[in-house]
Amino acid sequence: MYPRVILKGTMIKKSQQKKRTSPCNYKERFFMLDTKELKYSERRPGKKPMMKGCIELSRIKCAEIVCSDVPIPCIYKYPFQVFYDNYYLYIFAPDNDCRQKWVRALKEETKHNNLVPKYHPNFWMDGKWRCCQQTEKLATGCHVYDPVGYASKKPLPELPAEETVIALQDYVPQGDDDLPLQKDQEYLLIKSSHPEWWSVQDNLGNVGFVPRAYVVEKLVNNLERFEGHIWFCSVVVVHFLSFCLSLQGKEGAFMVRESRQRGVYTVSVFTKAAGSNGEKNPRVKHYLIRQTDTGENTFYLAEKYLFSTIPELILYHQHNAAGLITRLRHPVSQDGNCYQWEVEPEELNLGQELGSGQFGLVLEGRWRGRKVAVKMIKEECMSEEEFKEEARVMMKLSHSKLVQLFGICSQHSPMCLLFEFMENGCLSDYLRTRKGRLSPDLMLGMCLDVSEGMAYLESSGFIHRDLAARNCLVSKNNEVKVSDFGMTRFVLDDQYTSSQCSKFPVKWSAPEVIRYCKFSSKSDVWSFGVLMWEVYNEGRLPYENRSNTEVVESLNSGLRLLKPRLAPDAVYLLMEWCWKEKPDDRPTFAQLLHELASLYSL
Ligand SMILES: Nc1ncnc2c1ncn2[C@@H]1O[C@H](COP(=O)(O)OP(=O)(O)OP(=O)(O)O)[C@@H](O)[C@H]1O
Ligand SMILES: [Zn+2]
Repeated sequence: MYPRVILKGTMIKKSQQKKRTSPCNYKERFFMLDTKELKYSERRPGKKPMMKGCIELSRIKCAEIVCSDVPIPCIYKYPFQVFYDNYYLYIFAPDNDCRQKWVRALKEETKHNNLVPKYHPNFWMDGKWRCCQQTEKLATGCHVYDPVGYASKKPLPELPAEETVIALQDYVPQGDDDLPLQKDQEYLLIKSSHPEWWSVQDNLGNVGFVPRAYVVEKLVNNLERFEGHIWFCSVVVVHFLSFCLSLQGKEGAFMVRESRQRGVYTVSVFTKAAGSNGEKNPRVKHYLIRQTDTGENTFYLAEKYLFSTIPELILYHQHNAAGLITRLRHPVSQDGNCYQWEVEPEELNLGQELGSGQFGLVLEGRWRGRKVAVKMIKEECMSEEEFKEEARVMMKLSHSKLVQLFGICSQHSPMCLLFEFMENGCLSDYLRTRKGRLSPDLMLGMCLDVSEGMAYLESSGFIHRDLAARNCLVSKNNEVKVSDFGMTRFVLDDQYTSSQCSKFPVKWSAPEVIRYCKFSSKSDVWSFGVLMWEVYNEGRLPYENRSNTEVVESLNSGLRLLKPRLAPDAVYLLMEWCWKEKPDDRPTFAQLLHELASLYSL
């Protein structure tokens, strides 16, 4: 019986290095697969094709795509491998579909052969397997070979290499060419040449600009390779770290991270050195730690100063720029350094007044291309040293339903705190000015937003201590976010801090807070009940005409705020649950979030 032709087409074949020293080359060949053999020939214009090779299918032990991170040195970028006898044949297809077609057909025709249980997914190159570093060409593979599973099911390397970034937080477009970001979503990085604005693509194909500080390159989930070195970051903290590296503002602040590809490391360093246009240009530069193919000392950065280990390389560059924009001056550690986000005063432009609170004036400002709210801390209003200490913790808190603290500027007086700008001001005013125009759905949505932010604080073990509608802010797209968390601890005014005094928020406080200042997430839950009451009363003050003393008395006798006219029964039940005398009888924010979400979807 004659063999039946299954596939044919032009692809590129890599020469099989018979000797280690012979240079490899890539040649265009016409391939043909039939039911008996895989053949390839050279096609020359005007001449008869010349047969260059023929592999009987019965000799094939594995056919699979090659996943590689090295640049492909020929015009066809989609490699696959055919392992037969003791030879590895590398073939490069012009596109992924073509590659899939060939691999699938080869697997189908060889599935009853004596196949390898394991194969090498990467190239054999320069005397070793790039996947497992084994130096024996015929060493057993490092990946299970699946002779029936189609390679298309495996994650495919996209070529040319595509960078994926992850959103650190939501971003609402500020202009027409911006792209909205959703926290934790992945985006394709299109352009990263601008220090502040990167161009990314969402999964629907929309492309737009986003602030560089809002995204971070996606990294593989790996162990801390250089554990013990403060400059090395695991993926768990890297989102946050990359964010603060760009905010830290210290010349030469740096960290080392493992990239998406395992074993590939990047040094990120902050600099203010003049850019190519001669202007001072604060930015983060990323350098790949490269490796030579041979020799003992293999790691290098910008120029070829070679080291046998990455720690040695870092140590060297801590003292020598040697091709880098600056030497690596300040390691950004996971728990210290980087949380002191000092903002340079000259980077901050102040604008109009937004309002004032217990710590002083709040102004609109611009910082690094974004609008911010700047709290100017009145002297003697805040225990600044304690606050700076705590700012470390507060900066770590990052959630789309929390008003983000970006940094502090403490070098001059008054000290300034930079917060995410919230276009629609504080929630209590927002409710009051929209009286009669808020639908029950909107109100429930507000409670849901706050419960989300609070569930995050609760899970982080952080107590707000002053949750109320006046301490929530509303974004441009009407999202409610929790603000001022934990701040009351730094207030120096006794009138605020003692529950006996006029400014203490008694009407939002749980009985155990009023009696013995016992704050907990459960006392926050009590306050949240009052906040829900405020929302459903469109910003009315609770116990409007009663003094603090009267409120305490009525609470003690078991009385509670009445059901707001606009509140559904189910919502008022939740409020009453929040106002249980015993903290343990109250729900958690996680429960409240769940309950509110189930009402929302009804
Ligand atoms: N991030 C922000 N974005 C926009 N406006 C803000 C922001 N933070 C505060 N404001 C405005 O400034 C006002 C004062 O804010 P601040 O948080 O200092 O005081 P407060 O919370 O209203 O009162 P208190 O500090 O006494 O609790 C707010 O009512 C709001 O209008
Ligand atoms: Zn391998």
